[in-house]
Amino acid sequence: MSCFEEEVSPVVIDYGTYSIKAGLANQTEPSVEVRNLVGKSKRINIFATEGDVYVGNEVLKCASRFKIIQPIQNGIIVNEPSFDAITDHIFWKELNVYSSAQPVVVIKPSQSPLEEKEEFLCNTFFGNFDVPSLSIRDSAITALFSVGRTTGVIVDSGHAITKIVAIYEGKVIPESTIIVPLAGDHLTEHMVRILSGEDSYYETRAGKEAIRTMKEKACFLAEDYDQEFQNRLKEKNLMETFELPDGQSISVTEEIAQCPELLFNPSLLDGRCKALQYLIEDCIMACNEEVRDALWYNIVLSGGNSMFEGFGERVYSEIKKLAPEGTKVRIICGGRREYQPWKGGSILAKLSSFSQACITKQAYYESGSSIID
Ligand SMILES: Nc1ncnc2c1ncn2[C@@H]1O[C@H](COP(=O)(O)OP(=O)(O)OP(=O)(O)O)[C@@H](O)[C@H]1O
Repeated sequence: MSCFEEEVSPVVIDYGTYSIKAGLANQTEPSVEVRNLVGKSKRINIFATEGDVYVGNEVLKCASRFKIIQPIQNGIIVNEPSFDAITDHIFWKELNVYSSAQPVVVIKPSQSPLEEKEEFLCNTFFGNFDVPSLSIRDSAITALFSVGRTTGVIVDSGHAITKIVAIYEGKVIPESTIIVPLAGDHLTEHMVRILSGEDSYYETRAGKEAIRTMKEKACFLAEDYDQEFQNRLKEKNLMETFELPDGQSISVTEEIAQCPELLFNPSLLDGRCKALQYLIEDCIMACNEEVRDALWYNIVLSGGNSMFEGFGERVYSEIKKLAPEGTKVRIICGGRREYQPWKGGSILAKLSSFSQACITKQAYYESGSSIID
């Protein structure tokens, strides 16, 4: 008798502060992106059960009806029941798979304290979702892996934080890690502050969403900020007009270059951290001299906030000025950089050695948390 069974592809889930990206490892990109939002109805509904929660993009459609919770804040899981609600939604509603039949790769939130959260993740995935095996991965390492490297500096600028870390032969160099609270959400809020003088609509949740969309479409990084303005002023094409979802239109001028400029010139905001180029330099200089050349030559951009037009060119021109003379500098920019940690996780899941990198449910319950490396 012959028996044929389709091979089960692992599920890869990348938990971010802006959104959770998920999909089967045999796909090239995540098939699902769910906003990091859980909504509980404000109105008392006699038919409501405890499980009556709304998740992700659904919450935004009628945000005013919900008490909104963000289970991940600043790269840390802060609300465990809501984290479960999002994960449940991803398995059942979005991916439509049985969690008990799928090995799972979890790319953990970027600031999660190590041991504590890994134990929580094991208890959640084995206990609540009955997954057969689990691999917990660091987003910086998988982002580097996604561009075919195991040594380099990851510059991961997402929604709540920017994290810069050096990785050598697949291992994080802990003393090189730098995390600053300046990323996509701060840039959106900066835009909101500038524009809300004109219209209080921008301060509402819907208004902020509209500004975020406009920011993503319109903003760009000048290679030389001051020069760019002189050129544009001469061409008199500094003004751009955008249609917002509510039908209104908005005109923006220098804000479209000034907004992402904050990353390279944070004194424009409140100087809350050093400029990105100096943070990259500090990260590399915190590492042993022997590995620095490999790091200057493998600076990898990751995260949605690095998707501004001109971002790679600007990092290159700033880093060229800072690197020791004669050092070769290279900036590696993949395509959809917000998906880079997920993609690296999916590549790992396809390796023949993948099953050895997983913790099985049975081993976890036999050995307890000591099995987590
Ligand atoms: N094309 C774009 N241009 C500029 N910014 C963008 C673009 N696309 C997405 N972003 C911004 O990137 C941020 C989301 O990035 P990403 O998905 O990498 O974050 P995350 O991994 O969920 O969050 P974190 O890493 O902070 O936990 C948002 O603030 C969004 O506005």
